Amino acid sequence: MSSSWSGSSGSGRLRVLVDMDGVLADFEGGFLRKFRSRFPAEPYVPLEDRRGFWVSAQYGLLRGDLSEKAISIWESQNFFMDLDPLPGAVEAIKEMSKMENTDVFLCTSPIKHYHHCPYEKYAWVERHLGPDFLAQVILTSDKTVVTGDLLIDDKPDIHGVEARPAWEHILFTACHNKHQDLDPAQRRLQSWGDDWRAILDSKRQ
Ligand SMILES: Cc1cn([C@H]2C[C@H](O)[C@@H](COP(=O)(O)O)O2)c(=O)[nH]c1=O
Ligand SMILES: [Mg+2]
Repeated sequence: MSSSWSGSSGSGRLRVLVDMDGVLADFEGGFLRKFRSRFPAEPYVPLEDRRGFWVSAQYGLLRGDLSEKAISIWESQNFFMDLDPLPGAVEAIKEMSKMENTDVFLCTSPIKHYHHCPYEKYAWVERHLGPDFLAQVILTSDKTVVTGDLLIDDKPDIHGVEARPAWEHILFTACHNKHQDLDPAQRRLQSWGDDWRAILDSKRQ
């Protein structure tokens, strides 16, 4: 690490913000499984046909009333708790958090229907990453106000009150964004099998 580099925190430590839904937890797979189980007679969107971040928007285009039915799935108890970890996610986060001069935070947006989601996001972290990670959870509907060097997130457009967030957004590839063209400067992480260590190292120099 260069001696003059101080990072977004000013401390010389690299601060990495990692999204949960679509990056650590398989939101899309969990949604489709529960949607088909609860509404077996309704049409659905196979994962290979997903386009655009908002599942609710694509289901609404399929048929008007399907948007509400989709929303009812992630508003249900145990939706967030039951999400499977994406391949390699747990191992990567555990390894990342043990790296020298590196602070990892889980930066995730809750849904406004708060009855289950915030609790279950914490419970998911405790179950899959362990109780020590609970202190690293940041629940926010506006990630632009959180300071970090990197934000690894599957949402292509992340906006909020801060027009110039401190972090570089690394787009985590998901079924809904893999066809999307990026700005030439934007970087992707294709999966947790991709070289995330090189992306972290690139920010330390
Ligand atoms: C696809 C989709 C997601 N949501 C909700 C579910 C999550 O709470 C957030 C996404 O959080 P992230 O931190 O950006 O991963 O959005 C939704 O309300 N509608 C949808 O279609
Ligand atoms: Mg996400």
